[in-house]
Amino acid sequence: MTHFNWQTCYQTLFSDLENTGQARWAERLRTQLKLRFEERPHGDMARWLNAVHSLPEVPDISSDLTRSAVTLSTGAPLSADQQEQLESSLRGLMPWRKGPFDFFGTYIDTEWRSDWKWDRVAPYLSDLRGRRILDVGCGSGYHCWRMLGEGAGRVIGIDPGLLFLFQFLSVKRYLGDVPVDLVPIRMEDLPDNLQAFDTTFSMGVLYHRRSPLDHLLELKGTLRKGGELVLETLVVDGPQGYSLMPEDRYGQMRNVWFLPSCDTLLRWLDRTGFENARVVDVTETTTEEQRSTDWMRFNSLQDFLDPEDPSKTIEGYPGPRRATIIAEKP
Ligand SMILES: Nc1ncnc2c1ncn2[C@@H]1O[C@H](C[S@+](CC[C@H]([NH3+])C(=O)[O-])CC(=O)[O-])[C@@H](O)[C@H]1O
Repeated sequence: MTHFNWQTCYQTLFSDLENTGQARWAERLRTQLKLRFEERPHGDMARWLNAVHSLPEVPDISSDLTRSAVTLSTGAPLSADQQEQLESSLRGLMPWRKGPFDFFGTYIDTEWRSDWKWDRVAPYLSDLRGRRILDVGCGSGYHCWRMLGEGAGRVIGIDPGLLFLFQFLSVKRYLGDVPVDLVPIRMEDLPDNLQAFDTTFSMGVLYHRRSPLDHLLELKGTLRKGGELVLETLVVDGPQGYSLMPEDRYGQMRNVWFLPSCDTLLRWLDRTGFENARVVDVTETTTEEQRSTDWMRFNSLQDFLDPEDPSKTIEGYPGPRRATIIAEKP
């Protein structure tokens, strides 16, 4: 298998953790990553690595992380050969779900318009400049790049999906040693009570957790006193106390456990010790926001809704609606 030097990949992160009083976390991460990359490597890892390694060298790179597509540009236009190589490497990392991205003019139209979510959330965030940020369930890291674009001091994204890591590295490879890392671990793999972050994001994760209150407590443990939680999750209509637990799948997704009403979610946040929790946005997910594209050719939301009544999922539950809540750790 093509060798992946994870120690080099995470060198800056490890020193950053060691220099900020998190040496024990760095040690634990080393053990987890060794297991992930060396002892139990994913069957497709060699292919994905090959794709990242075959991305063309490009001189004179600049980036714009404030636009809807995370954009890489070059002062020296790519030759036809380079363009072909770029496209073929990026296609090797399909399916692309979270984006969009623009690699030197090659536009990756991802399954999700993740920029729409960012536009809904961003106006309500405390100024991100200089902040240490954790993005739990970060996918390809699209939002991590947008956070850097807003001036974040340090961003750590975590997501167990390994393909997402290689999509992330295909961007980072061109940006050099920027203070953004994606670590392929789950929330449950973080040490308890890190108290290391100014802002923690959990977007699209809560409904995947069998124990949502424990997820909220884990998120609180990642924050310093006064730190900000940004929580985005699927919600349903209903009074305080109500939540929907699907019988099996929800919109064809496995592992969906609790879809609370907004009032229930506020109560959960209150009971888990957050303060000043407020719903800043509620939006239906449409088939414009989540759809199959040339870069994600599998089924998408349209196929997961009831063809007779698209306000319902194929299983007959209320269609996807997402709320964003912001709260502080006292
Ligand atoms: N236990 C876990 N710990 C960490 N990550 C997890 C866990 N379980 C699942 N995930 C990860 O959470 C992400 C949820 S997607 C939201 C992406 C982005 N945040 C977005 O808001 O666009 C939403 C969706 O597509 O359902 C996936 O990438 C999982 O691998």
